[in-house]
Amino acid sequence: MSPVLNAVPVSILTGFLGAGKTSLLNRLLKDPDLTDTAVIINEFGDVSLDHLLVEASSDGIIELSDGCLCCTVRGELVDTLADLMDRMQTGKIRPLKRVVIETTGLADPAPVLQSVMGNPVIAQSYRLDGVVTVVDAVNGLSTLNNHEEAVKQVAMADRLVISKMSLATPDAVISLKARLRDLNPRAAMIDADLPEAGKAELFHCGLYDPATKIADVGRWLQDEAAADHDHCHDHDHDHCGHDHHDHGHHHHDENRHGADIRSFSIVHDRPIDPMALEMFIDLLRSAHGEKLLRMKAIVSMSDNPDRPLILHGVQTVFHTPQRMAAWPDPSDRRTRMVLITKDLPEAFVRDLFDAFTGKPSIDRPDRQALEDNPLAVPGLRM
Ligand SMILES: Nc1nc2c(ncn2[C@@H]2O[C@H](COP(=O)(O)OP(=O)(O)OP(=O)(O)O)[C@@H](O)[C@H]2O)c(=O)[nH]1
Repeated sequence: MSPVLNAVPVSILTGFLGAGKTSLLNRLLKDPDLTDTAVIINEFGDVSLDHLLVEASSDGIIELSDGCLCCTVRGELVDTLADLMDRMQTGKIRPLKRVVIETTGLADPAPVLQSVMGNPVIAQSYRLDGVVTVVDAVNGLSTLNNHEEAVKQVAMADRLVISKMSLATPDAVISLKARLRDLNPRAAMIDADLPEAGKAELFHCGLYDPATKIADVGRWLQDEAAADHDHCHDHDHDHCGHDHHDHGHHHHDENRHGADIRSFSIVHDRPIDPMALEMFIDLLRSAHGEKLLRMKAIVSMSDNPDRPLILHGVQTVFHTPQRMAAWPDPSDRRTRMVLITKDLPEAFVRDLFDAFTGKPSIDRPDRQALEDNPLAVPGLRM
């Protein structure tokens, strides 16, 4: 039998920052047809929260180190796939029915696809069974206008899952769908609220075929293949891409994303007063929402330190915070906040946070002064 027929199907789940990838994955992983699925996740940030938020038994979740799947940790992805295959073949793990790779929201999917389809070792054991892209109905259009990665995520998709429809106006949804159709005339569009979006069939796309996409897709993939090939020659690796231990550690160690895009985290030891958190978020959102591409946090709250709060911000949209029943890892009850910003200095955000959480500083306005700021809008109730 041809190796491709035996190959383990790989699904790529992508979508811009905060579009709803993890939410969708959590629903999908409840489908019994997705047992024996390995999920590979990674985050663009030095403090990782996603592994706490994916609701699956931890043995099926493989977390790649800090970085972005399309650049800095692409080699690690290839090594992980090779290692999984090795463990299946030596009977250390049960045979996998599928591997799902959830990309970072900033990921350009072309190099990720190239890692699966273009690496001879990986392509022997795995077959790319589709790209599912989540698009946020509220921010989707402006994101497509501002971020080339989002355009590629949509154009390369086999399925487009549109999330947050209930938060968007009908006109916004119509405009978004028209833009999606231009970028990808053949991908099925599925409303994330519908039950079928959470069923294993979403991933049954068939062998990935760039010929069914707009012409740019083939070109992007060829560019990636050429870059890999050039790199092999530059470094005179006889077997570049043919050796389990050699492949992947290519030119992708630089970060592809602009220097204006920064990721940083805030870690805080003491429980936070709900009012202080609310003011901090309101001020950040109202004054700098467009620059705040993503915020994700687990927060220790002074009103109930045993039940942390989960916060999700996506540009100017802050989703209703959720209280967890308990700390996912009781040995670490610190507040951890991950932010991805564009043109927003880290020092500014840190100072603002410190001001609201009571850390003294002589060259910074205190909380009272900030609370009086007319830009602060009332809104979130923690
Ligand atoms: N109302 C609504 N909220 C959604 C939907 N999908 C996701 N969300 C919310 O959007 C926020 C971000 O969702 P995630 O699933 O973490 O998004 P993500 O794409 O995994 O985020 P990153 O991995 O950081 O890029 C969370 O607060 C979700 O509850 C949806 O279809 N409707």
